[in-house]
Amino acid sequence: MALVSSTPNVTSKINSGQHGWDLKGNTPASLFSLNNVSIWKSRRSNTKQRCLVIRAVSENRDIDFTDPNWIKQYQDEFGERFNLPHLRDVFDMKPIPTTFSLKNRGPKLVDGASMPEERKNGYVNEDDRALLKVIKYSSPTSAGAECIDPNCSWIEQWVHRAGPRDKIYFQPDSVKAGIVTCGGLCPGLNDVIRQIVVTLEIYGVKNIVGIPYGYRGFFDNGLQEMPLSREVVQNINLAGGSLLGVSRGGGSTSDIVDSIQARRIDMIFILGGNGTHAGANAIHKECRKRKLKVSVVCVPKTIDNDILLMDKTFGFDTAVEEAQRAINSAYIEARSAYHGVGLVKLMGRSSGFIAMHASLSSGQIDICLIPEVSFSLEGPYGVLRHLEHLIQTKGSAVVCVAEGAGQDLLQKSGATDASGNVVLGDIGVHIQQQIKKHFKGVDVPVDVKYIDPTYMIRACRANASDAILCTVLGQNAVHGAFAGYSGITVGICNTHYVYLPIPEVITSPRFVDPNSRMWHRCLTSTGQPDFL
Ligand SMILES: Nc1ncnc2c1ncn2[C@@H]1O[C@H](COP(=O)(O)OP(=O)(O)OP(=O)(O)O)[C@@H](O)[C@H]1O
Ligand SMILES: O=P(O)(O)OC[C@H]1O[C@](O)(CO)[C@@H](O)[C@@H]1O
Ligand SMILES: [Mg+2]
Repeated sequence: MALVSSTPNVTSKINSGQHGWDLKGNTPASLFSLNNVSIWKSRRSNTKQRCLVIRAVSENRDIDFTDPNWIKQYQDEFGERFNLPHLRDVFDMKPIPTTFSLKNRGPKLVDGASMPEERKNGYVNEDDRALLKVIKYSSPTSAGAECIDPNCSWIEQWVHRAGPRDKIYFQPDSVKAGIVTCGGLCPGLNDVIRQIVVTLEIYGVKNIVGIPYGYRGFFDNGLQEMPLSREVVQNINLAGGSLLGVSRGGGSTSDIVDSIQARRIDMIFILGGNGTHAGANAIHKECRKRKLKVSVVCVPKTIDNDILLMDKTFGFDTAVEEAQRAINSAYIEARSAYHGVGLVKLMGRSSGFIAMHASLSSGQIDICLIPEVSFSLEGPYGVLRHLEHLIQTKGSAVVCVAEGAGQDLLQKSGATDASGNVVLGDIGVHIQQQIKKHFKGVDVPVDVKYIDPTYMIRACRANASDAILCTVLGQNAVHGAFAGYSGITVGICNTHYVYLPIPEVITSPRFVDPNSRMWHRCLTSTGQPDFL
């Protein structure tokens, strides 16, 4: 009995570089292709709709849930998908004992000396795994349920545990390691750079360089690589931004790999979001094609928190914290004005995590609008009518809108940025204008204060919790490279640190699930109705 056999196939646009994920489909359901796995998932449903998520194992083969072995087969295929690409797959390589000492407070080991016995425990075994999902849903109607079969059977999905291995695949003193930061800024970039450098040095790497201004640094001959050491990076975490600089757009994979080859780089650490990861995977594949022993390891960087499977990405916490200042100001302005409306627009191109968490955190928001949940401004159930009600009953209101929300209400310019990301219309300005127009129309005075903190929430140093996350991710990136993996990224899943194959985390951006407990909690906090 096949369950999801008739679902049509729509190919994800992640690899096109256009980033044009179809958030605006009029139907409540959309389908992505996830390698050999199809996910049918409702993302545009409002809170009244139940959103059922069903997974089928193959585009070409449906799961026969009457087969007593289907769970085993599913798990085997899952294991295959999450298997980490390794240099061993293409090269005949023998590992050597690690040079990464777990207790290196004493004097450094002299060349040729073997590691004392007491320093050999505490490494992560190659076969260690962490569970990707930890909730057993009893029904597809449970909040946030992700079910594989109609009974929502419990199926263990294991991913690789991150950390230092006791065997390594590179001789540290002959390694040249490169670090590059791509895409937009994010709090914590310098913390990650610092940890990568420090950890590489502990392994014994002496040749570490920074590639300036993202992928551009590989092909723009006017840009020089930057030598890095513990001394150079010692205090860089005290400031925001990226020591190396960032950029969007440009460059062919072939040119970038030419540059990696010419520079004799053995390990490249690539910090960036979805687009950067797509580029890194292409670099990894090109290195394999050319038989280059290069380890390509990513660290996901996005304040938007829109990378699949991860609890959170570094910089997100800090961005949410910074957003509190804007929300608090909007609240104070709104409360102090006669019929005041505070309006805050926060980043979040495709996903509303920053707006949702900032709203939850502040407790001052009456209306939170995110890209994943459609809304009308006009009409009896529209945002404007609800604002009227808030002004009448409370005397003021505060609205938080994610930049990617309500794009269907705006004219599309068709423009894209250097990386191919769609340039969004300004929903904040639009809502501000519509509020003024609406209240003028009903002859009610209103005082709208619009705050757009944009870059202020990301151009700052990481807060304490992000700094810790950056530290662990940076260290794990280095452990992953020395362990011989390539084409991987690091992350945190269910509070455990893991390695994941790049394609599995970039099939689409991660979205706020309108049927998740978190979105429902946000609605409980704001008290807003459905705006449809
Ligand atoms: N599909 C792709 N294949 C190869 N390279 C890509 C692809 N998409 C983007 N890139 C490259 O990756 C770099 C960063 O991409 P982008 O500007 O989209 O930022 P990002 O990594 O998604 O981070 P952010 O979260 O800030 O948007 C750019 O230099 C871009 O050219
Ligand atoms: O103006 P820039 O540097 O292109 O960055 C803006 C984008 O960066 C992001 O924060 C992603 O990092 C988006 O939310 C936002 O649209
Ligand atoms: Mg992007």
